[in-house]
Amino acid sequence: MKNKKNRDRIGLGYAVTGVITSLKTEFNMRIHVIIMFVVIFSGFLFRISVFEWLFVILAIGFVLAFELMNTVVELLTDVLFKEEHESAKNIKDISAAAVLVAAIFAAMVGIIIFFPKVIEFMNALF
Ligand SMILES: Nc1ncnc2c1ncn2[C@@H]1O[C@H](COP(=O)(O)OP(=O)(O)OP(=O)(O)O)[C@@H](O)[C@H]1O
Repeated sequence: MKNKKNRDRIGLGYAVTGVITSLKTEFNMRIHVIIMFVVIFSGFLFRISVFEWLFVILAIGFVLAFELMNTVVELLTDVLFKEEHESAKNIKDISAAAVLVAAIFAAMVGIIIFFPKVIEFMNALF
């Protein structure tokens, strides 16, 4: 369903629009982005290594990408199932579970990297 006007825009523009739409409509996406900024700030504050940055970036990327896909699944489910339906429930619940798995992985990465540094910082302080 492309027209002349649409062809003038590059794919990246649509992707950015998708991110903005998801930020506007999804509360969880806004939370993930806030956490992302806090983690990136902490990464600079605690001067984490390049190796640690790789894990942090991977974890952030996984969570944001899964959240975006979860939003797509929710939108499609709402279009496909106008009424209450067992399948709609399962689709949404399993899609949300995928985000949860990514978030748990990210939390574990965060704890493994930052927890010892926070303890060290506290010990130096008191
Ligand atoms: N059509 C449906 N039929 C049966 N259960 C549904 C249906 N739509 C949603 N649900 C259930 O309600 C839960 C919440 O759905 P709801 O649409 O309110 O939020 P969501 O779109 O899944 O998530 P978000 O909070 O990100 O908007 C789903 O996880 C699912 O268990």
